[in-house]
Amino acid sequence: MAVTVLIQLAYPKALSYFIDNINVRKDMAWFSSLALTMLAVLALQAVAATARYYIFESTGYMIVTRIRRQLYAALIEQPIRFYDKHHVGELNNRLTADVEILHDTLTMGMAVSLRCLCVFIGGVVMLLTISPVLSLMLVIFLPATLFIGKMTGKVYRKRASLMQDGQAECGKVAQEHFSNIRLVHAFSQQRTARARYAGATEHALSLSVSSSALFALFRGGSSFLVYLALLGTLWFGARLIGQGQMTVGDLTAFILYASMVTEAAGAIGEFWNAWMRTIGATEWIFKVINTERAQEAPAGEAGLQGRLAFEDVAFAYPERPDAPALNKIDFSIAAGDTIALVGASGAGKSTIASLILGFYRPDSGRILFDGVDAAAMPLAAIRSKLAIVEQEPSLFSGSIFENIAFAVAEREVTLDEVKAAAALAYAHDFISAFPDGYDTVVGERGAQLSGGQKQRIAIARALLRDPRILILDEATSALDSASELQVQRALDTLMQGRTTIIIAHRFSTIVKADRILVLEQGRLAQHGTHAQLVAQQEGLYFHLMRHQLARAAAPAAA
Ligand SMILES: Nc1ncnc2c1ncn2[C@@H]1O[C@H](COP(=O)(O)OP(=O)(O)OP(=O)(O)O)[C@@H](O)[C@H]1O
Repeated sequence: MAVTVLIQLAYPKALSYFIDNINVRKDMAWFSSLALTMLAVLALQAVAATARYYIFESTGYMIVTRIRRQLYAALIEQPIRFYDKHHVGELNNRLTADVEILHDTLTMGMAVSLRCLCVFIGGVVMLLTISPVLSLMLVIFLPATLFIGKMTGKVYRKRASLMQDGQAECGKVAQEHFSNIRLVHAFSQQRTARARYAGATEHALSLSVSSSALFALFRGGSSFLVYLALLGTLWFGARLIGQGQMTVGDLTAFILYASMVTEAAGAIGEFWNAWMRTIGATEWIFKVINTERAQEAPAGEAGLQGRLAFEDVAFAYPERPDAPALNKIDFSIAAGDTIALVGASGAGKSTIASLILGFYRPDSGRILFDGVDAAAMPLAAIRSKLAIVEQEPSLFSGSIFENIAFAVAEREVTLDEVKAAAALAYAHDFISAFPDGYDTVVGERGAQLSGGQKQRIAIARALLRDPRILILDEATSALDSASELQVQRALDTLMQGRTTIIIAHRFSTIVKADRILVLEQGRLAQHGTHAQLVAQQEGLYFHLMRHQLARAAAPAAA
């Protein structure tokens, strides 16, 4: 940078020397050698500029990648309640677009403004050396340009934050429709999707347009000041030449330095604005990165036996603090027992599972593992002994091996271990039948597998984890009977010797449970074995079972 700045500053002076000697020296060879020297110097400047761009650009990319990684690491560690508030599309947009803004400012903006600062200082020194009197002309205009830059910068900062929020909203709308694309098409909702996206982009656009107006005003205002300063210099300089206090070469050099200095001042002001815009746009990023996260003790060996108890647990979701999802829930399960959670939709079954998994903490009451309050245990230690098989198993777009090995985060898993788990989950045969075996790529969310296959892979994953406590969210959609049988056999293997909490929907599962908890609007309405509960003919369980049996009989009767 020093090389390019020095050459840039020397150029007007050389030109002045050149002009003032046109009439003195008539020697063409002298002019040619001077022109050649200047050419060599310009070539050197080009090389130095290339090196400068490369250094700034690549450093900018490195810094941005580091910030992006830090943001991702902070996001992935956020508690589940954070994800109740922030949409995936929004977060994706923050990770890409918001971080990218930093790159532009850090690279070109920083490089240009640093160079401009050096040119500005050097230029002012040169101006003072050529003509202190004429330099006074500029003193009036320069602070005005810098002042405009500072004032608009403040407004930019606020606007930039709003603009990024607007962009994040667009990302959220797009992602929502892309991830539900089948539903959008099935319900012919493309027009609504277009309208929603247009609405979001319209809002973002109006914010950007009003910022552009501000930017244009700043550019227009500062360029007017620059030309005014040059005009004044020319007028005053002409008078000085007339009075013999200045040569034509000096005035030429002065004007070149003056435009260099005013241009540099404008660029510094512009950079200031860009910097303010970047701070505004990235405020959210650094807030998330700097959020204090609970320091978890390493998982260690929890050595849980599998006893679990809820003591007077009450809980409301942070987004709905006035609507308790669970109220005074009290139960205990012996190690190795199976309990079924039943109740109408919205009764609180999944919420109990979420609390066991530590996604949320109870508002009051305690959850005990082997008699120890969960609040006093490291979450990672508890989770290392838990596994969940979801209703709609979540698979990643990688291979079957990766999806099963996902169960173990602490160490490398061998293919033999994965195969053993798959065999126990009755999944080995169908996996081996694929041409790529365990390397078969399953597609986004396992789209290239059948429902029963996905479930058996999820069961193999849980088996590999070897949990003491298992949470099963029973699938409501029925598989064909052959698939159903295989999944059921795999589940029976998985449940053997483990404490199991099943969010149960099927009669056959419910009756087999050691104990049944019947939930009603977040309260524990009844609990006991199937036999005990059906005996209470006024109870909710009897009513639910009657409905279930009637539903099961309906297709047969039809
Ligand atoms: N993330 C959330 N934020 C706010 N409220 C929620 C959230 N998840 C669930 N709820 C509310 O909490 C209550 C209990 O929901 P929960 O999902 O536990 O019911 P459920 O018994 O599992 O229902 P289903 O059988 O339909 O899955 C419901 O009123 C639901 O609307």
